[in-house]
Amino acid sequence: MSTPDDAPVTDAPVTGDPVTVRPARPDEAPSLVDLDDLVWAESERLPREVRLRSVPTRTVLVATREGETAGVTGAWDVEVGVPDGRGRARLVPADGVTWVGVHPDHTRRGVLTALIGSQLPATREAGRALSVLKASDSGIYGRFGYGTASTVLRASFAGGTTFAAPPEIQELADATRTRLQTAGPDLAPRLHAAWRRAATDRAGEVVRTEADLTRNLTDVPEHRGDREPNRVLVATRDDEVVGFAVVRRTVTEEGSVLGGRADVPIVTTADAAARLALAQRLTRLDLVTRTDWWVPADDPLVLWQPGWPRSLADGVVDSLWLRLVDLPAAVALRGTAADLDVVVEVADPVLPENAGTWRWTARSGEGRLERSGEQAQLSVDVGDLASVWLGGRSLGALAVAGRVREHAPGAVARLDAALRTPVLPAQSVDF
Ligand SMILES: CC(=O)SCCNC(=O)CCNC(=O)[C@H](O)C(C)(C)COP(=O)(O)OP(=O)(O)OC[C@H]1O[C@@H](n2cnc3c(N)ncnc32)[C@H](O)[C@@H]1OP(=O)(O)O
Repeated sequence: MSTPDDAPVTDAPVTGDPVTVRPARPDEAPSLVDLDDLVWAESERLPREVRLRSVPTRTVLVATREGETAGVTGAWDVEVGVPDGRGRARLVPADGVTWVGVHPDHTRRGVLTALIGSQLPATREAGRALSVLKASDSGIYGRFGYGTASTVLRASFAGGTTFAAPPEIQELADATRTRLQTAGPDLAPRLHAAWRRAATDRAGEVVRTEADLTRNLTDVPEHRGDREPNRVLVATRDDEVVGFAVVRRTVTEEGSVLGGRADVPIVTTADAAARLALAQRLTRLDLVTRTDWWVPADDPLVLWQPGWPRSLADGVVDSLWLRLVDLPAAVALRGTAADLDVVVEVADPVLPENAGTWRWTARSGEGRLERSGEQAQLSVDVGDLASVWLGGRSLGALAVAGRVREHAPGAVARLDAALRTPVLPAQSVDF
């Protein structure tokens, strides 16, 4: 990527107006905060220094000919859990895209397109195979080759909910100690290490750096609204942290009746028993009648309810969006559940390095992608491939929908078998 000073002037994709796409300079952070406030209709509740601390370190902006900032995007350093081929996940470095915003006077002129056209090659040049994000709207990122890699449902557990876990898991949960503490930066190193361990339990987790977790745990009074400061419910077994949940309670009064809600913005656990221990504590807090958190549809907490409780969930939404930025590198990083030898044609209009025909092989759980001159056995779009990468969807389902085309019988089933995961992917934090 070019530096702020040598950035070339290009044409905006839609209007053809001359614009500059370049990394932001550190001294531009205040104007980026102003832009972000304008884009998100922020009420300026937060002190300036808190807002300035939230500007990502790697930020790209589009400047107009007049020097006005028309749009911005940033990236955090994160780790993402990809399937290891043996039913668990391994953490790999990725760009966590954030802070995407275009000045209201400049929308629908290709500013975002220009930003992403600069950011994705930079991610690739930096040696990162994957880019991930949480989208404000599900219609934005598909055109740039991102796919919906995980979906979650908002589970609302009533106070006193019982979880029908088998006795051995209940026993382990009983042996798990939980402690409710006020969140603070002092907890971050221990929780960060536990988060990285827990993230290998299932694919799809996005682990932030310890510095970013510290920021998440640091209480900002202006963030609270009518809620209490951040608390952390920490689960330990034999002195080791096996999970934690960040929780915020809001106690309300209806007439003379006190009720309350607990929101759980972060929850991560190393195993089902730790999850049960946290859930049993969170649904038995005095003054709390409802606990809300986002879970995958096959979460043990859901499967321990009789049937599919309609009261539990108010809908399934897209969660993590994934972009395969460097396809051969991404294949090498992801474990496979079966040996494989298939020729795949990939369409990628945004990053042509990924496009074309590849021979995809896998032996002993490790995959490899090489250029091929052979006839493709199946054709897939890079975003659709991303949507099956973490195990949230099958290629077979996409083939039924006509999005994947099979040219040799059995090719889709063979690739599905290699990419299979026993559980759905999930992510426990927003970023
Ligand atoms: C990871 C994150 O940070 S998610 C946060 C994203 N930011 C926001 O939602 C803040 C408010 N919105 C905005 O700032 C802007 O409208 C953005 C960033 C969503 C889009 O920026 P723009 O510069 O208008 O996008 P751009 O002009 O490059 O549009 C590219 C295409 O995406 C489409 N598009 C843009 N936004 C949306 C949307 N919300 N829903 C559906 N399609 C969209 C455009 O119509 C265009 O399609 P076309 O090429 O077929 O005409």
